[in-house]
Amino acid sequence: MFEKSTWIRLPRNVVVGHGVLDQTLDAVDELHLAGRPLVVSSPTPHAVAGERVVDQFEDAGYDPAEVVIDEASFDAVQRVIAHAEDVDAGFMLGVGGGKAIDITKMAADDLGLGFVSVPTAASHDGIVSGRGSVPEGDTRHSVAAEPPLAVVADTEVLAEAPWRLTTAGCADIISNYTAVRDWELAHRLKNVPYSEYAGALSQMTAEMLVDSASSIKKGLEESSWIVVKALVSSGVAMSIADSSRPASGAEHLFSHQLDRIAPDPGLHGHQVGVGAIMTEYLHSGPKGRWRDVRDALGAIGAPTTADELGIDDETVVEALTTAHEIRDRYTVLGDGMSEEAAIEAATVTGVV
Ligand SMILES: NC(=O)C1=CN([C@@H]2O[C@H](COP(=O)(O)OP(=O)(O)OC[C@H]3O[C@@H](n4cnc5c(N)ncnc54)[C@H](OP(=O)(O)O)[C@@H]3O)[C@@H](O)[C@H]2O)C=CC1
Ligand SMILES: O=C(CO)COP(=O)(O)O
Ligand SMILES: [Zn+2]
Repeated sequence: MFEKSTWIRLPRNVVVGHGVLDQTLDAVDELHLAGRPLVVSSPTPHAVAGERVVDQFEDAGYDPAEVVIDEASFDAVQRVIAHAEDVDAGFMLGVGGGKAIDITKMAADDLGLGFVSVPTAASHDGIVSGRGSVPEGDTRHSVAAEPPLAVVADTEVLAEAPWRLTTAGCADIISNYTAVRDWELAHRLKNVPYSEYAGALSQMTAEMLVDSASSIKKGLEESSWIVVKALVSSGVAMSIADSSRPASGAEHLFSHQLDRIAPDPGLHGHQVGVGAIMTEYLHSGPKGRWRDVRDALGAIGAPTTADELGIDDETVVEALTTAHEIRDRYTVLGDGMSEEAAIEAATVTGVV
């Protein structure tokens, strides 16, 4: 008897466009959620958009509560859970970058509350995913979390955010190329479950973004539109896979390790982009497609070298040789790179 089953949890409303932040209330009303909204954000997103969202709910007689977090950590999740219980929240809105959205979806999952994602930056593909990514000591957890019931992505807000946040989002998408390669490798070598649909969607998303690279320009609101659609699509791939595998391979392990060891870590997307240049080299060799990855990143103005990331050469090599320890996820890094091989990969690709 055929006994397999699968649950794919996707948002019901994805609202993208100029000024749609002011439709957050409508997007929520349409979901028939009950009770008091809790708006979770971090400092800048709170000022940029969080207060406007709170005002909308206040004007509609909802009695909204709000909380501002400043880090992505399990402690922050616990603080938000405690606050939500104190104010007797009925549902939650995460307003911000990856940090605020991850914390909100994890707290909502714990409390069994509905969650609405309101990105203020097109900087990461966790906008739609049902995954949370949080460091703890020497490891980085990718945990199941509440996927959003709705996403409200205002391209006016996204376009006004610093441009580097948008290039970080592009790089997070471009890194899907190597993430899918790692996933396929793990499937072949370790029998890790693989979804053809999620793999194909993730790869197609990266290809479409690269094909649109010439339309992604600073000062053009249309760029935010292109990037946010790609971020949504990549998040959907993660939801189909019920794993971050379609969008997170060795290049993400490299970035998570940089977050631990670099004195001043860069943006998530920028780090995974530089990681992807080197892991593409590891997959396909000196004549392989690592130049295409580098050129695609360069075309949208994302960093392609350690210097541009603001880290020194030794840190790159240390992150490469220890990245496999971040979590139990088989990738092209295998059971770890030797220092010589890491120096070679970083040098040939021009990262150092
Ligand atoms: N769950 C998932 O599937 C995924 C999760 N992630 C996670 O997301 C995080 C990375 O996301 P990222 O957005 O780069 O990180 P942050 O949320 O830290 O945002 C980056 C910076 O941008 C600022 N910011 C956000 N919006 C605006 C705006 N409109 N104007 C000005 N500044 C703004 C933030 O301000 P402030 O400092 O005030 O917050 C912060 O300084 C990582 O923790 C990563 O692991 C990434 C991809 C997928
Ligand atoms: O950043 C992600 C996808 O872009 C997912 O994060 P993890 O590497 O923590 O699973
Ligand atoms: Zn990522």
